[in-house]
Amino acid sequence: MNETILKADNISISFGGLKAVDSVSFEIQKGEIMGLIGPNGAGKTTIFNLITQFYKLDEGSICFLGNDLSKFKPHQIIEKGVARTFQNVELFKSMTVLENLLVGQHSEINYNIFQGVIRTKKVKEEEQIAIERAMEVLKILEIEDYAYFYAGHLPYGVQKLVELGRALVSGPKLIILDEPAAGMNDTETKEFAKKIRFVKEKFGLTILLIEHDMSLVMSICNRIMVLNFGKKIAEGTPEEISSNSEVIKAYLGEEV
Ligand SMILES: Nc1ncnc2c1ncn2[C@@H]1O[C@H](COP(=O)(O)OP(=O)(O)OP(=O)(O)O)[C@@H](O)[C@H]1O
Repeated sequence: MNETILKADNISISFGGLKAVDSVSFEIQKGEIMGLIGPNGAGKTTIFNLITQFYKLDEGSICFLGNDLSKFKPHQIIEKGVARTFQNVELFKSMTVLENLLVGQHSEINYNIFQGVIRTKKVKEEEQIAIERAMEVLKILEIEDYAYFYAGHLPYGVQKLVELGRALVSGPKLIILDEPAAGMNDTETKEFAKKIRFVKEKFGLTILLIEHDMSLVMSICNRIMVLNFGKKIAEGTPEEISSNSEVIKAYLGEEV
């Protein structure tokens, strides 16, 4: 049975005179991989920024597992169970891979500042658990050998996986990925697709994915939503979307 995990109802936002997202509604079902596609400037990343509250809605609502997300600040969204990666990798480049994942667990570690200063036994135990959890995620992503490497020194494809790992260690229910395969070659993209499917099952995740690589979108998404000029123009299975005339028209002149 379908269970709605996120529901966006008539959401809109404008920048100056430009309606970047225009009365868009959609639902994401628990356990699915939903693709969000559309030509450049269609409003995809803006939708991510609205979900994560980097931008505030002009109109409409976004409800995640019964929570009205507009009541929360961006740093609280991760505590509610929504984690994201960014279009351009945003890691702490002068920190190690492991340290980057420990930052990702910030919301999971429960101690106050005074305990932190005197480093009680409880603090040390919680830190140890956090390290073990981070190492487990690195192992699952098959990048544990890089744990003590500086993130900024790693190949781009590996950095993308580290960013995914950082999102995973926060224990999300919904993970939103902004162009995860950008900059990857064909082989890396295929490997990445396998990993996405694997971690989805392993962690019981739901995924919302922006991606320009159509072979990746078509191979891993259960459903796809298409935006053009801020409006939703189509939604359906990969087969339905690839034969939808309005979608083909929107992409004319663009590489599909
Ligand atoms: N903070 C902002 N201020 C002004 N305009 C913005 C802002 N954020 C987004 N926009 C505009 O909103 C529109 C949608 O942008 P958005 O980044 O969501 O598109 P996109 O579909 O993610 O595109 P791409 O595939 O190129 O990343 C664009 O015209 C963009 O310039």
